[in-house]
Amino acid sequence: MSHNILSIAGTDPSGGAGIQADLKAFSALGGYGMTVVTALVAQTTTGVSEVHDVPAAFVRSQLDTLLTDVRVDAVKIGMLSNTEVIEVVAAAIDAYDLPNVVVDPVMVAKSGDRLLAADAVEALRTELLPRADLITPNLPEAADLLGEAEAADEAQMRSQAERLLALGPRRVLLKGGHLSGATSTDLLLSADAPAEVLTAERVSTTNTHGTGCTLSSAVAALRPQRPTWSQAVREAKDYLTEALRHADELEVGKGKGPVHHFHAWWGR
Ligand SMILES: Nc1ncnc2c1ncn2[C@@H]1O[C@H](COP(=O)(O)OP(=O)(O)OP(=O)(O)O)[C@@H](O)[C@H]1O
Ligand SMILES: Cc1ncc(CO)c(N)n1
Repeated sequence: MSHNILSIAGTDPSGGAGIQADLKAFSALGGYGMTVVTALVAQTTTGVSEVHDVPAAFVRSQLDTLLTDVRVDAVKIGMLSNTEVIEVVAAAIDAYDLPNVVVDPVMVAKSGDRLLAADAVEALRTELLPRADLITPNLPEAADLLGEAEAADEAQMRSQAERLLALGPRRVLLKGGHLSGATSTDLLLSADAPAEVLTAERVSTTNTHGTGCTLSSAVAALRPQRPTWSQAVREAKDYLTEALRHADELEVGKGKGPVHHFHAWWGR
């Protein structure tokens, strides 16, 4: 049986993050990829130069047009830009009863540029988080969602993940990529299963553009093919680590380059 995986996100012309990265991860992991674009972003490996928001009414039009025709088996939600788009996406999750909703609460690009309006964080917290089966914040996003300082170690990550779970998502994957050390450790917390610590070797590479997009998309692609969220998340992290290991084979741009999707899959 084939699985249809939808990405609702912004674009990256350099192909390393956003919708382009999502499609690569879906394909590499055996999903059939589909997209609803929320924002056109002029960005590359060195940063963002301009963002052109898609009007919320047209985001709704894309969703309605697609979802009245095609069955969706999992959804990855990335950059949403503003409150109006968040409201449209939240309404679509309800109206079409979308399954396996993975929310990557994208706020700021690795380059430091904002991808979500500061006044939209509240809508993300109240409208989208409670509708998510899994949220995948990095440490700055977790801090912003909770109105707290950034976690500085695993113990603080654990208590922040618990407070994020209390905001309503069924599960939280808190990503520790922004800490330093020999490993890159994430925490998976859920209301109905024991907490899990996911540790991977920290790959020495500057090609870290789109790691978050890749991980959340890999989880969405794998979830319909695996019996549990835990299995989908663990395999997605292995996939990302493999894609990071082969990232230096790519020659893309002068800044933080992308990870290598296809090699990661065929190399397994
Ligand atoms: N150098 C690295 N080696 C191995 N794993 C890494 C490395 N950097 C990040 N990761 C892993 O990549 C995933 C994404 O982590 P991170 O916290 O960097 O996400 P992010 O900031 O949302 O990424 P982006 O904004 O670029 O999409 C996590 O599973 C993290 O542990
Ligand atoms: C469109 C888009 N989504 C997410 C990120 C996060 O890295 C990015 N840089 N661009």
